[in-house]
Amino acid sequence: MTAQIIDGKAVAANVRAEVGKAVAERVAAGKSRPGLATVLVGDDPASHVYVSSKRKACAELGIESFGFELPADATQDKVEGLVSELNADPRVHGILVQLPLPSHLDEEKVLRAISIEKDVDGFHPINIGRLAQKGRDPLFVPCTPAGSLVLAQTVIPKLEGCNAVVLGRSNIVGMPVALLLVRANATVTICHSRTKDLPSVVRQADVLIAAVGRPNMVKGSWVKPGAVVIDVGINRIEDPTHPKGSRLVGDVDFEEVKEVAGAITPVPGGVGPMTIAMLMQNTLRGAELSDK
Ligand SMILES: NC(=O)C1=CN([C@@H]2O[C@H](COP(=O)(O)OP(=O)(O)OC[C@H]3O[C@@H](n4cnc5c(N)ncnc54)[C@H](OP(=O)(O)O)[C@@H]3O)[C@@H](O)[C@H]2O)C=CC1
Ligand SMILES: Nc1nc(=O)c2c([nH]1)NC[C@@H]1CN(c3ccc(C(=O)N[C@@H](CCC(=O)O)C(=O)O)cc3)C=[N+]21
Repeated sequence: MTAQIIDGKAVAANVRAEVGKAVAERVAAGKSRPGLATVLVGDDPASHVYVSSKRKACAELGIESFGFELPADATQDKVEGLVSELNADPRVHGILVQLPLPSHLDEEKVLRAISIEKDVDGFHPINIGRLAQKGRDPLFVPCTPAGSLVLAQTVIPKLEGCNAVVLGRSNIVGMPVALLLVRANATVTICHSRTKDLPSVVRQADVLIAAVGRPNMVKGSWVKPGAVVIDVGINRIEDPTHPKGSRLVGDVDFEEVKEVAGAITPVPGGVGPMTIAMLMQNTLRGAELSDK
């Protein structure tokens, strides 16, 4: 039997519709219109595409967006100066600094400069620290990890007690998604480039989250029959049969794994659209935090 395909686009559209409704209601009630500031340093074409789709989503939901572009050689002071101005700007309820930053910049210092009340990416060390602590709650949860859990929970609403395996331990996906799974009372294994016998570890998973950045790495034979597979990977590969000469694939070999898994997210149309929807939700939350 082939797997249920989890429609990330549809789930994301529902989340966006709810956010749009809440935005309209708060504006009608005389409260501030939510605003998102995006900061893009340098001219990476993929980053441009992501930032413009985030700003387009804002426009559709009545969220104001403010785009800032700095040259690739912008200094640390320049970037932190812009962040300070945005911290002080009452029209801005969320600040997103697109990652990765050019290598001469200190990423941690930039993220630390963002006011935690406007940290809609959830990457400020205080928000991440709270995510990692029992009995503490971050003000914002990182978007891709949050969206990945929402998609898994469309199939398994209660993750409690299930064996979850996370492939990858990055600051922006692997580690925070593992922390969220622990908070949902799953039993979590985190794998990385030093993990021994990856296929046999992955085979234990009732829920598998793949975030390695390796096209089609997870094979059908690695997956437990019936498992829920969330593919975070976004990899562009050459494909001469495709009109553009290339196409997007995930970290999971979709054709093989869909014959084994119980449910699977596609790429595109899976976690990507959810990332943007969760960012919209976090921006609304940023506006709500500013009400008091
Ligand atoms: N859908 C979305 O919204 C988003 C998608 N992405 C995508 O998700 C993927 C992961 O992104 P990101 O976390 O930033 O990537 P990183 O490169 O920062 O991290 C990759 C992780 O995978 C591990 N890894 C790499 N190769 C292997 C291997 N052969 N075997 C086992 N583990 C391995 C690395 O291990 P180690 O730590 O040992 O080096 C590392 O922990 C990418 O495809 C990216 O494009 C990212 C963000 C958002
Ligand atoms: N501070 C910061 N926050 C981020 O959230 C962040 C970041 N930096 N740096 C880069 C990654 C990547 N990321 C994606 C968002 C949407 C899609 C997305 O919408 N993907 C579509 C396809 C898009 C296409 O066709 O190119 C899909 O999967 O269906 C993908 C990837 C956010 N990231």
